[in-house]
Amino acid sequence: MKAAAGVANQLGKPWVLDPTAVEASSFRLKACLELIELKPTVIRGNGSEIIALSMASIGSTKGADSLHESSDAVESAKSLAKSSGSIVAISGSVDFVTDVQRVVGAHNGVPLMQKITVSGCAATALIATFVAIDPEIAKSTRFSPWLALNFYMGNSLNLNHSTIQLVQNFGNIPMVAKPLYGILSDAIFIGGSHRLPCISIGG
Ligand SMILES: Nc1ncnc2c1ncn2[C@@H]1O[C@H](COP(=O)(O)OP(=O)(O)O)[C@@H](O)[C@H]1O
Ligand SMILES: Cc1ncsc1CCOP(=O)(O)O
Repeated sequence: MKAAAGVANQLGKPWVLDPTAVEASSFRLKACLELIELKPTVIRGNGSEIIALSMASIGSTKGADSLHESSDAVESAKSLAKSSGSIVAISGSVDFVTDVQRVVGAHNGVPLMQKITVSGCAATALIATFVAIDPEIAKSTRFSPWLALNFYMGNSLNLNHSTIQLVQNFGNIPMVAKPLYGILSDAIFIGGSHRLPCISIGG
């Protein structure tokens, strides 16, 4: 793991640390602390894992599952983000992500997920996929229009997940259908022009 992290660093590639059950033994804790020295781009753990890493101490354990609510680990996550320089994500009933200055929470999990082994690992793999495409993504606001709208629709308008998905898909239609307008407006001029209507309709 250390060799892989070292090569990733040499090549300037982002990598993600998943400290599975780090609170369960001093062997695991030592290994994870040594990996943190190698500057992971993101650390993703459940509440108990983030608290143990932040305090650099082992504690009571439920194996790979958490004994803590993710909200109990927010301060620990901020302090870990500060000491490590990594973005820290805590999974749980609310998924939190912090870079010290900001804390963002997502309320889109379902309780059944905590009973499925490796749903946390799957979250880590997805994070790795995103940072591999754009290492700045954890810090950037590139996806923020839909992200913010999704939180608004879920938390303030109380829309359920499938309705949010429908709104998002319909909202994307003008953009997705742009090539169609392009072909149509190349063939049919509106008001004597073809690019202008295409840009106005396709946005
Ligand atoms: N109590 C919960 N309520 C709703 N969603 C949850 C809950 N616990 C976990 N989840 C979901 O499951 C995902 C995996 O988190 P978690 O179970 O904390 O990981 P781990 O397997 O590392 O303990 C979270 O990102 C979240 O979406
Ligand atoms: C790697 C691995 N192998 C068996 S359980 C486990 C960890 C499960 O982790 P999580 O439930 O945190 O995703």
